[in-house]
Amino acid sequence: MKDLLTVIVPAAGAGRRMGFGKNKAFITIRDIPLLVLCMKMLAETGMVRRVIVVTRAWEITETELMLKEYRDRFPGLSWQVTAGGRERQDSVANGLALVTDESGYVAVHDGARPFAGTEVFARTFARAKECGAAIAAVPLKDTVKIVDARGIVVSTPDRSSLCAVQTPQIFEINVLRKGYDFLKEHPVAVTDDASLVEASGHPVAVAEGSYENIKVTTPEDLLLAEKILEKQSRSE
Ligand SMILES: Nc1ccn([C@@H]2O[C@H](COP(=O)(O)OP(=O)(O)OP(=O)(O)O)[C@@H](O)[C@H]2O)c(=O)n1
Ligand SMILES: C[C@](O)(CO)[C@H](O)COP(=O)(O)O
Repeated sequence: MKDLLTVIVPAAGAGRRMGFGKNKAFITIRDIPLLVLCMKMLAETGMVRRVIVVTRAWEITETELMLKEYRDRFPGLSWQVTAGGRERQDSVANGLALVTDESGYVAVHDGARPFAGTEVFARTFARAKECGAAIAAVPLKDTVKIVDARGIVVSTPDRSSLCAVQTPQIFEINVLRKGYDFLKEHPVAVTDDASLVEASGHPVAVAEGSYENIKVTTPEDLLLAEKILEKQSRSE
């Protein structure tokens, strides 16, 4: 059991940048809801024992009904649905509160990243077993600038030491708990879970992610998501 992951899937966002006025978990790509595609991908890794899906409190019933309706797409996966919070970090904290001690390792994986795939999970899990904490990431394709409030470039960081971070982010359970305990003592806004683990003083290893592991965020991502789904379905 220690070799299987408990996965917290934050899926309690508002989808503001998508602009459809609804949670992206319910947006469909080729008629399949995004959250269902994510569950299917998790089941296919063969590395997952349990999924804690975090959704908006008023969408718990709708989420449960949707997962029941599509459960044939992710056979063998057990899941539970719980309520999220105001920010992503609050949603993950709520999911983490349900993780039991026998879990060993916990992955946090965005509900909006349905294409991560088995290889990315395997690489990240392997690094987490070595270091206690690991994240998937890819090299940046663009140059990055630090820009001030007036829209003037302040500096250009060396791109060779930067990477674009994805999920999964996988942690030994007590390492992630320590990160979230740190948050209780030092309230701060973060954009990923590893930031809290870093702040608590634990090293975080980086594993090779994938450019297909997009976070479906803005409408243009839907076109790309369709293409990636088509490609991944062809190679099944
Ligand atoms: N309070 C929140 C905010 C976000 N998320 C989840 O965190 C993931 C990454 O967030 P993002 O892509 O930013 O989703 P949204 O918050 O829905 O998007 P936006 O910021 O455009 O509203 C998503 O699966 C989202 O549902 C969450 O569980 N709880
Ligand atoms: C966790 C994450 O997906 C890593 O890239 C990202 O930081 C989430 O950011 P969002 O603004 O909540 O989508």
